[in-house]
Amino acid sequence: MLSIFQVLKNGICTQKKKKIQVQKIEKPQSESESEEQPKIVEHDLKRVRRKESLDQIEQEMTKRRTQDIQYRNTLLKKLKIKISGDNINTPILTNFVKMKNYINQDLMNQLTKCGYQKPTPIQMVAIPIILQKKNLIAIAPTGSGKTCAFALPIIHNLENHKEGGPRCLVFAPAQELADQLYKEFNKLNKELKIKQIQEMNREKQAFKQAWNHIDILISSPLKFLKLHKVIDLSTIEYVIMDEADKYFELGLLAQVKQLLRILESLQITYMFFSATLPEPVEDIYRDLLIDPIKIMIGGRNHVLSKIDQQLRYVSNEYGKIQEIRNLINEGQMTPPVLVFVQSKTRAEALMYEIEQLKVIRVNCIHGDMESKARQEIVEQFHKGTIWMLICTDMMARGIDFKDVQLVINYDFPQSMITYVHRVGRTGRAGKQGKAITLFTDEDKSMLRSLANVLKVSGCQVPEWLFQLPNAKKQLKKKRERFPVKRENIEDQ
Ligand SMILES: Nc1ncnc2c1ncn2[C@@H]1O[C@H](COP(=O)(O)OP(=O)(O)OP(=O)(O)O)[C@@H](O)[C@H]1O
Repeated sequence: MLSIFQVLKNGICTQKKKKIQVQKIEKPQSESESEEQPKIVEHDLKRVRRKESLDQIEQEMTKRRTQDIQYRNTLLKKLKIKISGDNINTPILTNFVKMKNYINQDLMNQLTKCGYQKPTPIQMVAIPIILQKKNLIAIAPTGSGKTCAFALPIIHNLENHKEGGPRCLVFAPAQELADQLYKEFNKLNKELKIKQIQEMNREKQAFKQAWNHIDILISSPLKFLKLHKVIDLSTIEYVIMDEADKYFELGLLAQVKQLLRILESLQITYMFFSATLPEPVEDIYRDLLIDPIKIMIGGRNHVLSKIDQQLRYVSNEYGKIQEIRNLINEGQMTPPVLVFVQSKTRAEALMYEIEQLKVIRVNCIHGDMESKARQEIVEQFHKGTIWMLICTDMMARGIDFKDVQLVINYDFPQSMITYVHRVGRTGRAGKQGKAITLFTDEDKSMLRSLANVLKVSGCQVPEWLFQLPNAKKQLKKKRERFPVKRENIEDQ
């Protein structure tokens, strides 16, 4: 395979250069040759030999091209990578070391410090595409390293700090995620000035001034829309939307469209990343982009096979508490454990119940808490002083807690997209993980959809799950808007 360096230097091309050997032509020995004749013969001979040798080179190149294509296709198939779009003959980065010829030493050192030895599949394909400044829609499983897949090439492309205004905007749907992106970018970055919008003074004049001194801005679309009128956007070259489908879930479609309209007249390279990107949302983004390349790894709602997904029937709310006690007694609650419930009040109530058992250091987190309190809890869970964290879906997406051993869906998720993100908090960065989903009689209508997700993820699914009636789209929508009414946890 060509090194990524060669490809970037030569343009997109799979042809390999081959040394053309100049052959020395011996003077003919025949005595009958006149003085002039040898020149003509030598000339013709050279031509014939050159043609032969060119034919050989052509044949060799065709052979290698075919081998390259076969190798590339085998690799893509093995890694379950699908790439589509025009001009997709981009290289595959099979080893970070291959970048050392053109990525500066500092960035290579930072990469080593992060402990990243080999690119993950999404990094193998997305990094070369972003380095070539192409519009990208990328769907890859949770915990597969999407952040580094966009952060690394962007930091490389932006190179050094420049005054005048940010050249890259990164959008995140939640504060915790924005904090995490900020840290991840800074793990790789040394030269660039990166800021989160909430760090900046919102007073117009101060904001305008600070704007001129940054290279990358991390924000939520809403916060950005409130301030965009006071600033000059002409410096922006890249826009990244992490968790790109979440804005639509949050009902922010109009705001996102408004944002993209504002940026429409500028020459911007866009990147949309998510583990789940429903087709209608993808179509909306696709309409905005010129010749986007699409990468899909695994499938649209794909859960990694490293996550052991289990389903447990508990009939009712009382059964759920019992199941938690059983898991503790059986020693299956190896921390850190994340438990998902459907509301803030249920998070508080379940925390209280588990505290009573006095065996687990438990806490809860939800949107009604002050952001400082939330930050502290996240910090403590990272450090391991909290063993079990009970949370709402606010923590279901993007958050990278290291080595979560077990995810429990105490309350059945409202949608399969939520399911994929919740269970994706475990089994990250190639590690094993386990997810247990409890279901009651009220949740049966959603089981068939879950069966499909399990099947797509390569799990053995009991046949009876496919015999269940499929939840009608209407019902799913209703469920998203009006979650299942459940008995109170404290009454059990
Ligand atoms: N090449 C690599 N080698 C080893 N670990 C990596 C590599 N790239 C990223 N990681 C680690 O993998 C973990 C998950 O990465 P990241 O948070 O970017 O995943 P993600 O795909 O964005 O997940 P989600 O969809 O849940 O947001 C992080 O802890 C990160 O440090």
